[in-house]
Amino acid sequence: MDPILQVKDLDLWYGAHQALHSVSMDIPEKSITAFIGPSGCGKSTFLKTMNRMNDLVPGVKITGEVRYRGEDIYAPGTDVCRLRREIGMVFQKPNPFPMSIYDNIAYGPRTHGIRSKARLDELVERSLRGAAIWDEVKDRLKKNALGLSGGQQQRLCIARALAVEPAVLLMDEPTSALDPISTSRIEELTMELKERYTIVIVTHNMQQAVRISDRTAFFLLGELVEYGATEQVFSAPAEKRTEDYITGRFG
Ligand SMILES: Nc1ncnc2c1ncn2[C@@H]1O[C@H](COP(=O)(O)OP(=O)(O)OP(=O)(O)O)[C@@H](O)[C@H]1O
Repeated sequence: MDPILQVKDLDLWYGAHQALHSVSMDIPEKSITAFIGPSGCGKSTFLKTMNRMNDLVPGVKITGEVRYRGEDIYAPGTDVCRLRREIGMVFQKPNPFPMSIYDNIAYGPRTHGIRSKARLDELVERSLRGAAIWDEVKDRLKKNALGLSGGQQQRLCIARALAVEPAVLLMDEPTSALDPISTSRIEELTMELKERYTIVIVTHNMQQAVRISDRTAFFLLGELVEYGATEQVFSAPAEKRTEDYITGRFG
């Protein structure tokens, strides 16, 4: 099967600072790919190139190629709204909108023109179920989402991302603000989601990468040092720099 995302020779500058150096990577469909590496090595930057979130940063320059289902997403004429609907994102800190649980989920579908209450009800339930939070919130859908716990808020944000029916979910350290129980719920959920979605996750937690990911990419100073099956990267890294990092010798 062709990879769902194919990146070739990607360079990225923030002004004069080059944050990514000739990164190439193929990401297979319906799998979990983890990005690891020390702080500032470019993991989040690289993640955000995949749905053009960096376009929002002034002074960014990007060269190289990112293909989603074979199409160059940086080609002129790309519909960035459609791209971000297909490739959704979940951030480090849960960021629900200050509105009801129901409206948080219905927001995206409404902006895409869905008005029917029955259809929205169905989408809200399906998305909340998909993010393993339905049972906890089904009796309080009209309550403000900010009243949920941090872990619940993060699952709500995952549900919100699922509501527009994406193919890929980019997750930027989605558990780093959560307690261990909420973390393990999100990890379980992520593993369930890969049946239907392609997941790319940035994590500082190497055990998390080992527990949930199929493939791992190790970044250092804006360079992709090693990328392979998670088991191989952690048990028999090909590169000395990977080995030094995973054994805690630096970073
Ligand atoms: N909006 C920005 N403007 C300028 N420089 C930036 C911006 N965002 C990131 N950088 C720089 O780009 C480099 C890569 O940052 P990035 O956030 O991608 O790293 P990271 O590996 O995700 O780090 P962390 O693990 O700490 O989140 C860093 O040197 C950072 O300072």
